[in-house]
Amino acid sequence: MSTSHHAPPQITPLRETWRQLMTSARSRAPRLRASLIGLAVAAVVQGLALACLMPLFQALIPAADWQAALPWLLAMTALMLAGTAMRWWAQGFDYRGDMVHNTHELRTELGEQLRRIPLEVLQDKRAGGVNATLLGNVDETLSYVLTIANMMATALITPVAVALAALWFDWRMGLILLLVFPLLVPLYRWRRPAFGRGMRMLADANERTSSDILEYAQGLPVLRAACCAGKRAERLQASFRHLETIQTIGQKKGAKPNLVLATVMELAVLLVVFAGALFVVQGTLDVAILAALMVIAVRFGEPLATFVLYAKVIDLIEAALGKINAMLRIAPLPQQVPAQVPQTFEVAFEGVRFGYARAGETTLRGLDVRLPTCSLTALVGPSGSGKTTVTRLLMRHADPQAGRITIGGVDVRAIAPEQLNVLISVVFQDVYLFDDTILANIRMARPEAADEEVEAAARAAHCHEFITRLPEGYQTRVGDIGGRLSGGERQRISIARAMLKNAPIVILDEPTAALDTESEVAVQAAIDALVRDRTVIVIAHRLSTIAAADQILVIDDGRLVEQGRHGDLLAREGRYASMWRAQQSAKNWHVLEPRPAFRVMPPDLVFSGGGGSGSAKALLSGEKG
Ligand SMILES: Nc1ncnc2c1ncn2[C@@H]1O[C@H](COP(=O)(O)OP(=O)(O)OP(=O)(O)O)[C@@H](O)[C@H]1O
Repeated sequence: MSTSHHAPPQITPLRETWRQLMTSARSRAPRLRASLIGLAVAAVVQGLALACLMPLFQALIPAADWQAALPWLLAMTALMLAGTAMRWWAQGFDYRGDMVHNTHELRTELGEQLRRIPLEVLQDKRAGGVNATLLGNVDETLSYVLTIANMMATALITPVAVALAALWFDWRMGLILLLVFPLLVPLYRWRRPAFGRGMRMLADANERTSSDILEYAQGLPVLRAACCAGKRAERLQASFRHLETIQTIGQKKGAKPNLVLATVMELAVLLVVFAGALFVVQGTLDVAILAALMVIAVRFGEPLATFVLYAKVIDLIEAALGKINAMLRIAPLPQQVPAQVPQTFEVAFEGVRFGYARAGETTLRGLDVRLPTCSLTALVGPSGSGKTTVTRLLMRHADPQAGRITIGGVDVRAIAPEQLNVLISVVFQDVYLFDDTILANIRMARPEAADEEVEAAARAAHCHEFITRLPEGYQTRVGDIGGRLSGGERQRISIARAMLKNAPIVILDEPTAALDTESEVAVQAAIDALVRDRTVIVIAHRLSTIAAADQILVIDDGRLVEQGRHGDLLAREGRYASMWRAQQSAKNWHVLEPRPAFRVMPPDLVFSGGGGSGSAKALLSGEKG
């Protein structure tokens, strides 16, 4: 999405733009179509009203004949009023609120589409890009459509209607008008590719800048800590400079041809007057017709000249429509019918092969494994070996290219997405809290849960105490206290969410890896309560934390290389045993000089004793044993 600024994008034909516009208008497409047709009709009626000037002037010049003039005066007034009424009705799409409803509907639908599109595809999109599409593109598209359509109709359709009517009074003048006014169309078409490209490049540059700003703002704490806020700011500056360059190119390329087009159109109007004057001198044209045409020509001069200037808004709309439609076109993962609901919760991977669409190589190379109901399975292995991918496939962020994944014997592709969501809870290492109250942040796991249920989940996740110590307890807004929640507290809130959700399958993605010992103990106690009587998958780098798992799967380069209990795997003296030994010896590494307090790896965080840390024992003790 954000990479397209490297290659100049293609231009969409106007017909396709119309189709995309109607798609974006969703349920309001018939009304938008009617409004646009209404504007075209109003433009024709306005043209006919102006054409009445010709017989009217004939009746008044040279000798004023009131009897002959009156009907034309009335006809002109009636047509003008009809045109205005029609335009009022058509513009009602904006002022009656259809446009606002439409933007809301489109935004909602794009929001829902975000939920439907495979997460693998979504991961490739930058947050700022998605934001730009949902906010900017939606507004750009729909807010300007009627204004631009009205302007185009006045600039193009009205003159053609006048020209056709002029044929009746003087075919030569009619013909000249017909040849001259539509000249705008080929001239505009000649300019359009450059305009369109410029607008798309501008839209891409805007999107890239929007993403960079968002990323910079969100990552500022990390960047400051890493002392590279300045370096990243340079990147942001580069993004601003890129935007400036694109805007400069757009101005340079757009402004001059615009002036040329405007001048050509003004000359064309002069040509009409010049030819008319010649015919009058020759005595072949009524001076009254020429006078009327001059009035009309002056009336058209401005819309014609400014049309080209405003035409770039069409390209802005088109660029926005392209982005919206591209998002709407992303197909969700196919759903097998009939949808089934698993009755038991053992998980099985059967011959699963998977490669990310973008990666071009296979990430999982044939995974066959069973995770019995209420068992705890640990995934271990080097970084990048595919552990997270295993859990992503279970959550159906993407589908494997071969093999299948089942829950209770039911292929996950046959489970409705909402149902699958109900079946699985995930606790990540990074906890995302929304800018809402603590209560709402926990309740989002099950929106219909009563306050008491939320509190019970919070108690079970060991967070009730610190929540009640907050200024407004459960009603405290996360945004107001932001950084005042420690990593461990945030983590426990996410565990409370999972508690409340009460899903039979739980995925733990290194939830304690980033915590200090004290927080870790509290979080482990919460996890211990969470994993009871559920099918659990833990991704772990610190082997001590999973030593008591029911089964440990050692993944290496997308393959299951070892499988078994901690003791068995140690006895096998294979991959796991060597990983274990490496971590065991690492626990005693110290940097003795020059800062005695600093260790390469804090031993009590990485390992705290033989067969597992106190907290790990908590995790795997109790009913799991
Ligand atoms: N969205 C993606 N698109 C393309 N490739 C990806 C994507 N996500 C992961 N990969 C690649 O797939 C491989 C496996 O990644 P995965 O995250 O499953 O590994 P992991 O074992 O969980 O690693 P870690 O322990 O570091 O979290 C890696 O080579 C990674 O670069």
